Order: sequence, then C-alpha cells, then structure tokens
Amino acid sequence: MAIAAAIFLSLPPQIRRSSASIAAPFRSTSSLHFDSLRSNFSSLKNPNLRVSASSMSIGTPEKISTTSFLDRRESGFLHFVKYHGLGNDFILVDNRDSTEPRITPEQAVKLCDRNFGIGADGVIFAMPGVNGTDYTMRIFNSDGSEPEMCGNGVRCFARFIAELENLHGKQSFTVHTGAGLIVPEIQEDGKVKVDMGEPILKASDVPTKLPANKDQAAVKADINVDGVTWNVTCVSMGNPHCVTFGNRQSQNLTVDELNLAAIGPKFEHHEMFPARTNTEFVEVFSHEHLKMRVWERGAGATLACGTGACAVVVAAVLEGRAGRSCTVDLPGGPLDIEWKEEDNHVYMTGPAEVVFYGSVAV
Ligand SMILES: N[C@@H](CCC[C@H](N)C(=O)O)C(=O)O
Repeated sequence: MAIAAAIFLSLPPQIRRSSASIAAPFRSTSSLHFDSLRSNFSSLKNPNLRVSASSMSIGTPEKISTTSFLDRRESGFLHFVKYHGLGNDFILVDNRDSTEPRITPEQAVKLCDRNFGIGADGVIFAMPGVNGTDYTMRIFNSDGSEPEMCGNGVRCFARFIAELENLHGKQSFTVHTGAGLIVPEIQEDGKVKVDMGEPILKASDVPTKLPANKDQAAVKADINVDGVTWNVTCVSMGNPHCVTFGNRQSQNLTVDELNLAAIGPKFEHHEMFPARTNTEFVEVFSHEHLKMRVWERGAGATLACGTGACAVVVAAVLEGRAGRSCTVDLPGGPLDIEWKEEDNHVYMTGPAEVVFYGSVAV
C-alpha cells in the first residue's frame, strides 16, 4: 500500500514561535492529496509557516489541542507525533487499541525516508501491556527490521504516553519490549531516567560467533574487518552491540576521524554477528567521560543510541577503561549512564522532545 500524503504538520509551542521553516517539504512516491483535515488550518496564526503550494500545506492549528489531535481516528489516516532523543528521531504512533502495529514495515520504511517521507530513524508503536505491564513498545527501524529495544525511543515513548494520558510531573511506567521489562521514569525536569535492565554478556546470547574469552563473554576480542584487526567487546542490551575503543593500528580512537559510512556497514553485516549488530566507536576522555559515534543496525549513522551508550559503559567497565557511572557524549548530546553494582541493572538518563505533530494518509 502506498503512503499517499502528508496532510499537515503542526508544531509544538516552542517551535511554533519561530518563523523558520521547520518542516521539510513532504513528497510521497505517489501523488499528494488533501481532504477535510485541511480545513482545520484555514485560519493561521503565522502565515510564514504556511506553504501554500498546490501540493502541500503546513500550518499552525488554531483550534486543535494536542490531546484532541491525538484522539482523532479518521480511517485512512495515521496521526503521529515526531519525537527525538538527542537527535535520534522517531515517529510515535498511538496503537493502544490493538496488538497489531497500525502500519507495515514497508510503510515504516517510506515514512522514515528523509527525502520522500516524514524522516525518522524508526517508527514506535504504543500498544497494550502484556503480563501485567502498563504498555508494550514495538519499533520498526528505518529499514523495516524490528529490533528488540530502543533506549532513546523508550524515553520518547514515556513522554508520548504522558501526553496521551494527560499526565504531568513525575511519572513511571512498566513497558514490555522485545528485551523484556523496561521501566522509564519521567523526572520533574522533564528528562527520562530508564531502568534498562541487565546487560547480556554471554557471547552466544548477544549474539556473536566470536569466541568467549572472559567468563562466557567476548571482551576485547580480535575481529578482522576489511583487513584491519579491531578489538571489540560484545554486549546485548536486549539488542546486539559491538563496542570498540581501537584497533591494531590505533589503540585509542579519535572518533571524529572515522569514516563511519564506510566502516559501519562492514561491522553490521559481519559474519560474526548472526543477527547483525549495532557498532559503537568510543574515545575515552576520562574514567567518567566517554565519547562515541554509532552505526546502528537497520538505521545507519544516527545522532544518538541509548542502548549503545549503555553497552559502551558496560564494555568500558569490562575492559577497565572507565567507572560504572559515566557521561557519554554522542553527536546529538550527552547521556548519563550508570551500571549499578547492587542490582546489575543499567540506568540511562536523558531528554526526549516533541518535534511536531502530523498526519499521513496510508
Ligand atoms: N537508537 C536506538 C536503537 C534502535 C534499534 C537498533 N537500530 C537495533 O536494530 O538494534 C537506541 O537509542 O537504543
């Protein structure tokens, strides 16, 4: 099924004040069309935000509140909110009335396209909880594959749920994911602290075919990628991660110098990773301060990866490079990560922000 059109984009108040053109023009692979939804934008507060080309309309809604917008259920339309966590961006879909995602992986690929779609690293569905949990979170990567978990995504998920349920202040939810139970907590300052559970270190469970060399884990193990021997530590946070601090040629990476687009896919599709892998390239500033760049499975280079930052701190501890509590700098900004000795759980704290509201005909 082709995704036909973006009907409108509405901007949250902090963005609405700006007269800059926030939303990139939406073009679909099929022709654009409009319907009655457009009449909601007949009266615009800021004419600068309206693109009145025949193919598209962008405006600020005068009369629609966020909650009533999200309550809408016109058939044939998908209402969404785009969020980001440090630039790792997602299309959030209210799927609380069904255990089937409202769109297919193929449609998700189209929506995530940055030139012909809304543009995002993935689509996240807020679904009914199972086994006594409040909610279920499912996600499609921008390539249509379905990962078990998403760290930045679950922070966005928590803020999305609070918006849907009209909740304010400190809130915590139990969320069922492919990685098991995840517990995000919205804090007073709006940041979200997430109990990400225990890391999985057993090599065959990550999964990696690299031989275990420390207990059952692959720690600082050699892997040949495109003729270069890299040292990697493999960690699963429900989804697989391969963390590297260096290779034979350079033991300590300067991550800004890496050609991520060239090397990332070679790790992702390496035969040692039967479920593919996310890969984090890390530079150590101090025992409490790391910097990483990430090549994500199914999404490529992204501005941030929450599960990746957690895996990085676990790997840094295992390799004796850092303490259990670190700030991890990502291209989109910092995350605070703690791998607690008491319960073996990893805790991640960071922001999640609304970008805009919109609808597409599907
Ligand atoms: N960006 C996410 C991870 C999303 C899933 C990943 N691409 C995978 O396939 O495992 C995060 O913030 O954790």
